[in-house]
Amino acid sequence: MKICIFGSGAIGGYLGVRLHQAGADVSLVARGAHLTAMRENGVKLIVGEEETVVHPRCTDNAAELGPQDYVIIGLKAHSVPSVVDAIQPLLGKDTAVVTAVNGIPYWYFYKNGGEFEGRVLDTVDPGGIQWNGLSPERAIGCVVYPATEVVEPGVIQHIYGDKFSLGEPDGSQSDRVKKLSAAMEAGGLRAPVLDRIRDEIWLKLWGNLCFNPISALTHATLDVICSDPETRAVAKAMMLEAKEIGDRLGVHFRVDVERRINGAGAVGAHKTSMLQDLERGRPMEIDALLSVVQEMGRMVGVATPTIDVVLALVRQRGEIADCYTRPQRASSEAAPAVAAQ
Ligand SMILES: NC(=O)C1=CN([C@@H]2O[C@H](COP(=O)(O)OP(=O)(O)OC[C@H]3O[C@@H](n4cnc5c(N)ncnc54)[C@H](OP(=O)(O)O)[C@@H]3O)[C@@H](O)[C@H]2O)C=CC1
Ligand SMILES: CC(C)(CO)C(=O)C(=O)O
Repeated sequence: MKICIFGSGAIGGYLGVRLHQAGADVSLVARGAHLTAMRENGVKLIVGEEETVVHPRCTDNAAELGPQDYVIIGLKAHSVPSVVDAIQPLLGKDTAVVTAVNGIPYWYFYKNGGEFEGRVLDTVDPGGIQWNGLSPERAIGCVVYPATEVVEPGVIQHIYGDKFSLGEPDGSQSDRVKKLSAAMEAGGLRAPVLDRIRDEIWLKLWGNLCFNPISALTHATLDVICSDPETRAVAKAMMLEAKEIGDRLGVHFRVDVERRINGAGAVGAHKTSMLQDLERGRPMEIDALLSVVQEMGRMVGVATPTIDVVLALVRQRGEIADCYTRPQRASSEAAPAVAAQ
């Protein structure tokens, strides 16, 4: 089984080590000092006291790898459009593209049915670059639960979790998704194949939507955001707006808001990825986690006053820190009327 992980940082590198250990023919696409270190010394994964070093193929040139059975995208959401051309040599007739990326993926409205079938989301896929270049037919959804970090070039520290939920956009138990799940499980991961992957995407997004920007604005860790009654109330208001949007799109939320917030608080004194990105001067994943929910709210006619306020603030925070560039708004589209809602 040939698997290329395009974007082999914290999550992609962790997946790469586990799939390599399972015997898959794994290639990692990376860049910079991290690539150099992985090429020279292998990829080191630290899990608790245990250190593993493996030596998969590592490159910054996907063209030298040829068509794959699976391309797993392990990039931050905002980086994906810029690599669509570079991914092309990896795509054969039957290559599946697995989106191991937080937030709403480009293929969301493929085989979802309903009035928005085939809709491209401007905030995550401006101009339909991913929809057209990767194509929704190839897509397998993936919800990433573990937390990992590149602690030095070539070295990935596992923090918690081992589950990567998988699912076809049409909910089928296809051979390709079952084979990928089996390979991941052979590597010691949990990889359930779900028939309603969008429900799981929303459950993860529910937390990222509010905790990530609140943490970027306040610099608080998850335990603090969830236990302070005022920030907890902001998070809850955002989540209830998102739930109404999800409900209208046919999403089933299997836990209630309080339980979801308590679950995040129990993670403890953890900095969200958006806060970590801000502190390190790296691009922030604002559009795939927040802007897209605002966009979907407008599609289904649900007002998002709290999301609008937090999005406006975190966008400005990101811009001032040089960690965010907002998507171009069509000149015909009015600015969000936050105060009027
Ligand atoms: N890390 C975590 O604990 C979790 C992450 N996620 C999600 O998983 C996704 C991946 O996150 P994460 O692994 O943390 O991100 P990382 O930044 O650690 O990994 C992405 C990697 O892709 C590399 N990259 C970017 N552009 C290119 C390119 N054009 N060519 C080659 N390599 C490239 C980056 O290099 P460079 O550093 O030079 O930009 C980086 O090494 C995100 O959506 C994130 O939200 C979800 C749950 C937990
Ligand atoms: C920590 C957590 C769970 C916050 O929602 C996360 O997924 C992130 O930091 O991106």
